[in-house]
Amino acid sequence: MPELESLIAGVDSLEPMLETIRQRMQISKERTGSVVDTVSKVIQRRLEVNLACSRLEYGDTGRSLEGNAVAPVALNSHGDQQNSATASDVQNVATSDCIGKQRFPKQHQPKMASAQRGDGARKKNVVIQFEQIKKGGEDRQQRLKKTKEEKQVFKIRSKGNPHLEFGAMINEYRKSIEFHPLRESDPVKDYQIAVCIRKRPMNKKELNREEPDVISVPCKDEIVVHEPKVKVDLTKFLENQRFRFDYAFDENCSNELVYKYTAKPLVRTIFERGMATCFAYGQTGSGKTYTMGGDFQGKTQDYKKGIYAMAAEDIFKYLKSSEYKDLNLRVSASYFEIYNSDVFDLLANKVKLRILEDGDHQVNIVGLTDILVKSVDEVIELIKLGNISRASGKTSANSNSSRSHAVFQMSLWAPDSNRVHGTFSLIDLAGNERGADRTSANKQTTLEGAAINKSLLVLKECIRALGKKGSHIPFRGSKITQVLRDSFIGERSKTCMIGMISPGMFSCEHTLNTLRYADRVKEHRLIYKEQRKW
Ligand SMILES: Nc1ncnc2c1ncn2[C@@H]1O[C@H](COP(=O)(O)OP(=O)(O)OP(=O)(O)O)[C@@H](O)[C@H]1O
Repeated sequence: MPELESLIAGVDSLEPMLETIRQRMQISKERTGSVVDTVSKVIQRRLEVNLACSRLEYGDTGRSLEGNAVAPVALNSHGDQQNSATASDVQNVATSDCIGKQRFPKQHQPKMASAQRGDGARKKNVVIQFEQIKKGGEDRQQRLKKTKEEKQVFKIRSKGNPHLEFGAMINEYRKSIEFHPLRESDPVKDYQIAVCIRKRPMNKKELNREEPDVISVPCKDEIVVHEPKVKVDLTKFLENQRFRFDYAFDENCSNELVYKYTAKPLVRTIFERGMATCFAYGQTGSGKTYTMGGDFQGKTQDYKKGIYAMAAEDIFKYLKSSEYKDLNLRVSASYFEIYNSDVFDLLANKVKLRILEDGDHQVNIVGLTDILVKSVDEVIELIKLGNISRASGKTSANSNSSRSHAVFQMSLWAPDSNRVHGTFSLIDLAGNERGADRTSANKQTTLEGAAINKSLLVLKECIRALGKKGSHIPFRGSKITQVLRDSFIGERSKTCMIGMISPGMFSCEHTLNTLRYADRVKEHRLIYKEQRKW
């Protein structure tokens, strides 16, 4: 029978198409086996129905592929037969055209005259129908994808998300700023007390939360904080506060550049019988350890790129220089941590140490490990050792890098003498937000916060006193200032404070605290505070 042959040929021609679909869907043959079978079944059934329709048109007593009378079938979406019908139903279906309407768009509905056009035309019809199904699937997928994207955008816009609005306001403000950031070629000034600010780049968390970057660094010594605010009538506005410091480092500055303008100028001080101190101050996660210890390559820290190692490198360079070679100085290094009012030796398994003052009012840390070093690599090994020790306490209640002050000291010793020629102290301070936290119900963290707060306040007063010659230095107020007493006295003492700030909107309050603290250390005045409406 020609109809039957064309029907079989039609079904056969579907095989390569099914294979194409399988490949496009990129699913295994095994998994798609049942799907393919179902699709074949659907098409086969439709062919049977078409055949039945055309026979009815021409009065043929058609047979199914199995030789039975063809009955129209209602198929569920999986191609399963839901019910079978009688011959009279066939007539109804054929005349009402309901199958065609349900399954195919009008232009591809099976035509009653197809039998007249011969096998080729019918085969073509099947192919068209199949391609239509295929195209329908692809279209549906495209539509779903588009809807999903639209939903996402809508979600962000409809959140009433103040970030986006503030972000736009900040961008608008930035358009009015002329940026002249710090360059390598800018001169390095000589300060007794230098106060600098470093802005770190936005981190993944801040970017994921779509926090706007609220810090601008317009030039080499200024920082602008765009503080988002909302009035009682819900009007949003920015309070732009402009601060001035000795240097302002933006997010593109490397550790090398920061070092060049902050700690490097202090190295010479210790060869001139002075005391040099460099503090990293700021909120937890603002980049203190990154700046002092070195940047991270994945989880490992590149110590060579930290201020500790860069200072050590310069110390060894000066030792060999013609200017200081004849002094025959030796270098030693120590590394300790101050937590609450206790001192722990990071080079001796965190053993607890005592602080005593001798008859000459010299403050000593009794039993502190001080190791002679001959190269930068040896210094780096000690830093690594100390950091392992520091990190090992993280899980216990008593210590965590952001709750303690870490002090790395390199001292120069005159030959055959136990008197210090000069000391360079590099300090990674505890996170300043820990001192401001009044919400903790835990007694331990409350005490911790109080100790941090007190030590940071006393430190600020000591540095201020160093700047005002002859004024009282309240170094007994905290352990850290007690230990660093010699850094605050004497004509030859030099200090540098690097305030680290996080740029995200949610850190704005802590950032302002850091900037105000740094501003008080060395009173460069706040340049202006202005409000801008949106
Ligand atoms: N300038 C920077 N450039 C790139 N990444 C930075 C920068 N500063 C900090 N980071 C990254 O930010 C994260 C937090 O930095 P870091 O650990 O130095 O903060 P911290 O202030 O020392 O915090 P804590 O008080 O907990 O020790 C790190 O993953 C660090 O790599």
